[in-house]
Amino acid sequence: MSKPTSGGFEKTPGWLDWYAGPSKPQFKLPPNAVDAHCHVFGPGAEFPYAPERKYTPCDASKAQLFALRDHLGFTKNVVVQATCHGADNRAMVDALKASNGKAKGIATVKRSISDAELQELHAAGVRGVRFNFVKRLVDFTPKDELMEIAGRIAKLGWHIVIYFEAVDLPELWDFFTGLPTTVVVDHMGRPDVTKPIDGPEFELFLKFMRENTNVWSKVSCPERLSVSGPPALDGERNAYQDVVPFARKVVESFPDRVLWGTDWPHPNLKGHMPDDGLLVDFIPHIAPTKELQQKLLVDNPNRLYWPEEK
Ligand SMILES: O=C(O)c1cc(C(=O)O)oc(=O)c1
Repeated sequence: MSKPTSGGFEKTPGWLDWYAGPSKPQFKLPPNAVDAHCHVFGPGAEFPYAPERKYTPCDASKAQLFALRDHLGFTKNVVVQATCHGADNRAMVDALKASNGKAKGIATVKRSISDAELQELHAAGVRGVRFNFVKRLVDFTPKDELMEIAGRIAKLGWHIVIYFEAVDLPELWDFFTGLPTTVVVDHMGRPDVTKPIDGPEFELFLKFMRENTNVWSKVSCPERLSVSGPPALDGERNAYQDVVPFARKVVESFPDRVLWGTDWPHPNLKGHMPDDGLLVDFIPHIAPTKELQQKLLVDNPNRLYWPEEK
């Protein structure tokens, strides 16, 4: 059954709703595992979608996110501001406040944000900002504005999450390497997995991580990057085989600087919507040892987002 978009909003045509009734993963997540990339959408009636948004999703509430967390076996979430909410962080902050300390957040802010507002976000559990360079998702923000924001949030001990397409890395290289704090790349910088893993495009991404030890990567979103699948549906526990070598290379090369997240509720997927339980079963394919799994799912995200628990 189609999921609602409340508040009088109308879903983007062709929008795929998140998967209802995901399976139980076979892979047992270690204690204190973090889903380090997920979103909430609205609900639109309570937290309206931003006028400048490029898509209108179905609602995906905090309660639904927390239910998924518990079902899959995660302990915590990092809720990343979705572009459909623009720089209005209320839905994300509301989720953090309701989480009992089990969620931290990544915000989107404008240069006009006051220090007091930044402090309020910090108190709610925000620990970073997101800079988005994916043209189908956002309008361009001038780099001097982003650099000014970077300088301000670095003083709070926050980091910067960047989302971009692999082909744009050369043009963005100088800006990224000039950022004054930890930088976390969304979805491995979206490699084209039909290109060779040892070709110039992916090699540039590895060089970016090798030469800049403040750069981390989320090895997430095989469902977005995969071309030949098979999709995580119908009991398939060997999904997205074309993405495995890329993600595994990043995990094995930089075991202390990788994170994993479901990307629930999976905005803008066109072909299929994955079963999130089967998506969790993708993890041991890219982090094949207990030690790598512990770093990816527990040690790294807790070090970055819950350092106070050490
Ligand atoms: O590739 C995407 O469409 C996408 C969109 C968003 C967002 O709209 O915030 O976030 C993601 O992590 C991925």
